[in-house]
Amino acid sequence: MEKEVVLQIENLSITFETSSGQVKAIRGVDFTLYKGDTVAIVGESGSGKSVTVKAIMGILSGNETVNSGSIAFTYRRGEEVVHEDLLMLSKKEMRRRINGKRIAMVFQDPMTSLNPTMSIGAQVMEGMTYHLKMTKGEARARAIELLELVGISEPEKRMKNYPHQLSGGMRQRVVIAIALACNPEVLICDEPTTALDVTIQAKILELIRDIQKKLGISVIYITHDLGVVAKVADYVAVMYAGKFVEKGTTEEIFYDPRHPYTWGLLSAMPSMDQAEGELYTIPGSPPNLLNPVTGDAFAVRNNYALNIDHRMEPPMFKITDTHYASTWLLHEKAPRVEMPLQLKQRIEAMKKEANFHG
Ligand SMILES: Nc1ncnc2c1ncn2[C@@H]1O[C@H](COP(=O)(O)OP(=O)(O)OP(=O)(O)O)[C@@H](O)[C@H]1O
Repeated sequence: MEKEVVLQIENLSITFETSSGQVKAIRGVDFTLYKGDTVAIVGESGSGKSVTVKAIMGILSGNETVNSGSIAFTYRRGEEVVHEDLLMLSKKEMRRRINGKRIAMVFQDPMTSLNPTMSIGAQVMEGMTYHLKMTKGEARARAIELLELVGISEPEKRMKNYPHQLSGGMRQRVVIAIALACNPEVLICDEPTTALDVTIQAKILELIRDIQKKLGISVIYITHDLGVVAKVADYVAVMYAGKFVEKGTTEEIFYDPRHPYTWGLLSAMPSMDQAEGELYTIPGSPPNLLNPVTGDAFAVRNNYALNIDHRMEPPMFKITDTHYASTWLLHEKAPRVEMPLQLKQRIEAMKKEANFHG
């Protein structure tokens, strides 16, 4: 069966005007999200993950210029199938029709998304009375259901609580309930567990996964933690210096990575069996996007860089129908280069554990 496309970003380029010059934050991004899938966007700090999702939500800061591209969003309005380019909507239209209604977001720190002066019940109900025009009674009944769905016990009692009366994990559950209130097509999670301790993290990840399956919504997950990716994602898109450099199913990215940057990320992933201090870090740091990028932006940090990497930007090479990578190493005339031996061994060990979500 043909999968339905929910979001399709094509050739998106975004620059920011700053006092030090123009920051080329997003440099030609293509990205497809299908109905019911979870895609994780991974990459180091500054790679453009947040700018990409802020562009989808229409919440960029105002000093940006969209130089090219489109963000096509497909959704149902009753029986009708609607296609819209989100970049063509005003901020007001985004707030009224899309943001928080059809595309909802869960941020890193629940305290910044919750209003400390409002009961959690009122906050869960707010979107339903505003966007869905529900009566107070209807919204209340649905809010109780939602709190139950996200694993909050005695939801009727909890409705009256204020955010400070809940633990961090419980607050993030409330934020998820708010995000789900208007039955969004897309849920965007921006590092939703980094502010929480490890055991709570695992529970929240599981919750998001369960809800995604139950409701069949599409999820975009932003993180720099590959351990999280393995637990939640069907697909992974690896971002570097404002571009996607490798995309594939979670299995393809973890078991058969092709871009040296992905090799670096996987090698740098902490694992249980590793003694402290042994952990690999990718040498150098990401380029300053105030300066123009020539060739492959990762070349200067890449031990496997070819001459051409310093001069010409690699295209996306196709490996399978779902797996693509942008590295000259995949060119038919490139020398044969294998991933580092240590990573190979690591992958073999991961395969034995095979601890991907089921
Ligand atoms: N409003 C802005 N004005 C100027 N530059 C910006 C602005 N917002 C983002 N940038 C720049 O755009 C680039 C991409 O930033 P972005 O926040 O998307 O990275 P990220 O991958 O989400 O990182 P992190 O994991 O730290 O959130 C960075 O170089 C950042 O400094």
